[in-house]
Amino acid sequence: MMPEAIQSLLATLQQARYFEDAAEVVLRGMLKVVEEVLAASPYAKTGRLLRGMIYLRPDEAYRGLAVVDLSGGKTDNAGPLHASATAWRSLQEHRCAVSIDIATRTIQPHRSDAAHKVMPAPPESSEGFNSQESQQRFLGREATHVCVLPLRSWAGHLDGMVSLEASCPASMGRPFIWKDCEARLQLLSDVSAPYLTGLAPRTVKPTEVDEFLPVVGSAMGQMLPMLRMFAHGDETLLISGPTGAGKSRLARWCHQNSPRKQNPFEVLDLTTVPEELQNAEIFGWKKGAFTNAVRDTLGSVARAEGGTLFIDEIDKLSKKVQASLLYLLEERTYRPLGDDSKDRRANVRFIIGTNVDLRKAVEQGRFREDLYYRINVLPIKVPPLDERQDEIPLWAEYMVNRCFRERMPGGQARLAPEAQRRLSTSRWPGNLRQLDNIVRRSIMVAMTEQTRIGARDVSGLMLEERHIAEALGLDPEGAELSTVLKSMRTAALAFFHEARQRGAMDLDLADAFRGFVLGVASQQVGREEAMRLFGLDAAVKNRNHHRILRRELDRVLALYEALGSEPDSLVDQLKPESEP
Ligand SMILES: Nc1ncnc2c1ncn2[C@@H]1O[C@H](COP(=O)(O)OP(=O)(O)OP(=O)(O)O)[C@@H](O)[C@H]1O
Repeated sequence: MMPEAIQSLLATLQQARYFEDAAEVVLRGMLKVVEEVLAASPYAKTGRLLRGMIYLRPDEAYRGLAVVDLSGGKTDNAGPLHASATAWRSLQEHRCAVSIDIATRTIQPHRSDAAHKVMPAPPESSEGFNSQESQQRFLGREATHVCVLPLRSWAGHLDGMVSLEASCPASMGRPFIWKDCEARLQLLSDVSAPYLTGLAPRTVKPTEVDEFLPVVGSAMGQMLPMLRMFAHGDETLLISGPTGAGKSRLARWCHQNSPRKQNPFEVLDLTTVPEELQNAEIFGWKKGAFTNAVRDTLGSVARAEGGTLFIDEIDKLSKKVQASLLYLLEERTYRPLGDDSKDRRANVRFIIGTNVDLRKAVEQGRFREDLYYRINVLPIKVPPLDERQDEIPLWAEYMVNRCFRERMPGGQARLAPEAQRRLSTSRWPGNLRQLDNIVRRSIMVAMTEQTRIGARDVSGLMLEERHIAEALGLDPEGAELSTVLKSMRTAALAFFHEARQRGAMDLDLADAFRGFVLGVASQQVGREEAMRLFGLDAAVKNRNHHRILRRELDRVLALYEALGSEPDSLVDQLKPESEP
């Protein structure tokens, strides 16, 4: 390829602001190369280029997808433009271009040592293209020949792939032109990879929000076009992300945005199903299948018939049931427990949720590799809330209103600017779930305050920073732990380490904390004020406080003694006045 052509491409890429802009330039360049080669080939009259696609897939999750379609809109009826899972797997394995003959379902890596070796996808393999379903998908969009190239970063990392599709029934089962363009295509892919991977996808504002995706910030906005496309299809979707980030709601959103939306949406949360019941829960059972099986019972697959089944926390699946699920995903058939008749067909779209790194689970031998590849067709990663900073005030506003209206239908709640700032600057390790909890708690705090001061108009509520602060202080997970809680945790940890070192320690010794509080407070503000601060002034008035002090002193002394420390000035603060 002419260096000027590369230079001109680079100059255009430097101007690109978004991934989609850069991808379009690259794809048009690649399609032009293929068109030239096709025109000079024996298939000049019978072959036709259909489209090019770039899938950005760093870290095992889709981040961007761009399409240049030359087929005259024929793809509209052909369903979503999913990539071949087999091709991706092959790229991971060989790190080189791959060509696929759809009719014969063969896939050929263009590596020098594999150059002339045509490999049929092994029948027992879990690779996506292996299935008839994938073949139909490609044929449905007229593709007979596909070339897939790796998108490699400088460090050699596989960041995505370029997929080019052509229609040439005349060359079915015979080598197509891909090998003749491969070197030029790979060069284009390699020089443009840093631009494609470095640019963020364009953020899309949703035309309408709904209860399943009421807030779309820039991170989710970048994923939205892809999500829409994936939602529309039937391929298994894998949604990963930390707990509470909104994976279940997103799964529901995908269902609502799919042609299956009139049919059931079933959720199977595997954390709630003991291992020995997983099979029964998924596939159902016939009466008499086991001791307590008193009637035929549908499993979640049957309940989701025609619709979507969201299986959450997939890593909790036992190895035995992993094998059954793999069979179901590949064959689309299953049998309830105790059913000896024929297999049942499952017309279900599967969405899988996980908050662990399944790749690692595979490496550790906890998760079947073939199942991993089978469910990893359309992987989506939901980022933690702390990485979606721009969404926090929007979510907070949405949750405040939703929660207040549950209690006060038709009411209107607002967040004061300071309250919003406080929420935005807090950390959210528990993600949306934690934010929702804090919002609910803050509303309770604010409504209790309204009642206390006898507010007349309770149909409106302004959440102030103090309400948020109180709710945060009550949060055991601590979006922002109060200093007291932090220090108590530190002290508890020290106590625990001491016990570990000694082998054992009486937990009652921890009761000394009360005495420490009274002791340091007395040191700071004097005993009388300290007693008042902690609500003991009545005891002082009744001259009853000596008993209280004595009890606390004994507890503190017990701890000093257990630790082999000499009493010090803190202990003196607790001694009744008469004692030396
Ligand atoms: N669309 C939404 N509307 C209102 N609240 C939401 C929404 N999405 C998430 N939340 C809040 O976040 C919580 C967690 O959401 P979700 O159950 O979807 O997360 P998850 O990632 O599936 O969590 P886990 O991994 O624990 O199953 C919900 O219970 C709710 O409080």
